Amino acid sequence: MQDVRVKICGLTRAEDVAAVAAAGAAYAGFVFFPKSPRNVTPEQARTLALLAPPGLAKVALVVDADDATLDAITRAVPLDMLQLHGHETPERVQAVRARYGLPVMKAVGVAEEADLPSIGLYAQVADQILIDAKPPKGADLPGGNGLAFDWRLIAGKRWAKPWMLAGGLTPETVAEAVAMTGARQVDVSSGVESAPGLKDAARIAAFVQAAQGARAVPKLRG
Ligand SMILES: O=C(O)c1ccccc1N[C@@H]1O[C@H](COP(=O)(O)O)[C@@H](O)[C@H]1O
Repeated sequence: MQDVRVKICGLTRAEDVAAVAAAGAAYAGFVFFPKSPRNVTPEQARTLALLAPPGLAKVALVVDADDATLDAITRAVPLDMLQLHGHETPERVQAVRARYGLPVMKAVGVAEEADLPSIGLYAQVADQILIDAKPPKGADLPGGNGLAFDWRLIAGKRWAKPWMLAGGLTPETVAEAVAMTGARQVDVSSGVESAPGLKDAARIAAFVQAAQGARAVPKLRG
């Protein structure tokens, strides 16, 4: 069985890219959202993306970004994927895929069973789905809040597209999350930081090691 693939999101410094590459992560995420402590400009992201070794996929995370914003990001930064983390409709997902010719990962927030049909809906139009915790009411950020959801909600579930598990994962919890959900890909931001927006190389290494050592044993639902 293949290793669990890891995305480390919210890199802001050259040493973060080096730590992510050294740890063996598959994806490096850059956040383009001014309210986030991990926000980077297209120019900063370009500098960081150019440091990524071959095989480390560069992902741009945006929140309800318009075409002008996406044009500026995609022009400046060599990218492998776009992550839409706002209220983008299925039609907007399709339009972004067509305009930029990049794979699109759509984030879907989950807090209860009633949120699950959205995953199937977006799986029809996006290349990948990011299953994240729904942000608390009134939160400044639609993600990156270090909040987990009840993993039992998606245990043993299957969707038509590859998906990633996110939301409050840490080096200490990721193995259990993988075992419970059957995730083959995981994404983390807060859980590998020493302070908001400040990535910690030791926690990144520990996270990737714990995720790659984990084995999916999805619980069967009766
Ligand atoms: O990380 C951010 O600042 C962020 C801002 C706006 C939207 C999404 C954001 N992060 C994404 O959320 C998941 C979960 O984060 P966490 O591990 O719970 O902190 C993260 O992996 C990013 O893809």
